[in-house]
Amino acid sequence: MYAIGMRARFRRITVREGMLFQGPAGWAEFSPFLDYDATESAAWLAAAREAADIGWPAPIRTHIPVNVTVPAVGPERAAAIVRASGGCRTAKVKVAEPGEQLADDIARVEAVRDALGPDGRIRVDANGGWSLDAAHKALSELKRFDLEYAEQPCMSVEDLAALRRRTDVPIAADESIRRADDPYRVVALDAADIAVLKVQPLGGVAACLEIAQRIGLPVVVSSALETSIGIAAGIALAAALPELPYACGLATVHLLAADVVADPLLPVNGQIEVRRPVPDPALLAAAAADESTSHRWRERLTTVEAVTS
Ligand SMILES: O=C(O)CCC(=O)C1=CC=C[C@@H](O)[C@@H]1C(=O)O
Ligand SMILES: [Mg+2]
Repeated sequence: MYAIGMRARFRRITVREGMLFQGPAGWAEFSPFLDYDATESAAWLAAAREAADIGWPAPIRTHIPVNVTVPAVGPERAAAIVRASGGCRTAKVKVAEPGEQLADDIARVEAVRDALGPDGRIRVDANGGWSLDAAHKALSELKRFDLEYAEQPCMSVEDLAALRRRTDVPIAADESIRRADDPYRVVALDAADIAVLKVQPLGGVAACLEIAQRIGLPVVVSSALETSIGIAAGIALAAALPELPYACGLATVHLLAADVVADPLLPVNGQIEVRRPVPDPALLAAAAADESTSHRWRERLTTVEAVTS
């Protein structure tokens, strides 16, 4: 069990927790967010079991282009994060943070554009935080910074579809795929241009490859804020996809204050190498959760196992 602080608050999280275990195929991470119940966490466990017991398909590429992820921080900090990103030429900027205003988003995106220069790419992620009208207004302002796409601007698939008809900024679906009963509704309603796939929430690398094939949209692989053990599964998916037209959201290890491997999956020249690191015993010990947290995770695993068996 690990508990690692976040460098900046992200998704209202300040400490990231999870379990790491080893099986015949290698190391696995099981780290559903704390607000996810046993039913929703079942896919996360399936992904961990695949990593430990089965393994992943052979890669068809050696390096994965990635975006730097910019949390809802002030403009100076946002620019500094981009400059320290390991050469990323694409940035994903969090917007529509609860308690903030459109002016905060504009200032953050402007600072990122200045730091990246005119030929860098910028995408924004609202995590469904805008109403249809607020999204339309925000995108008409933010598009002057030249947006590659807007990820989950509104929560419902209906609103994504309606917004897509009102804006020329491409729309990416994230929560509408990973937290939906039917991930293919975005296609039925013509609601998105791009599908964001995350390995743990969607039940593993093989499950994601199947979704990618059936959904028929360009795919961006993104992380669920894991240690390098969990990120390796996202890298394996990105390495196995037949097409990879966009940078992936897998450069998130630096959002954590520490990692459990000595050679973290971080970008060099904007790319992460395709490989599968193993935990370093000393770093694993340093990241170990206290006894009550560990106990909570053992109980959680038992509850999730009960709904999966
Ligand atoms: O896609 C990225 O650049 C990094 C990953 C990322 O943004 C996320 C990871 C996990 C939970 C989410 O709130 C968030 C997202 O919405 O995409
Ligand atoms: Mg997202």
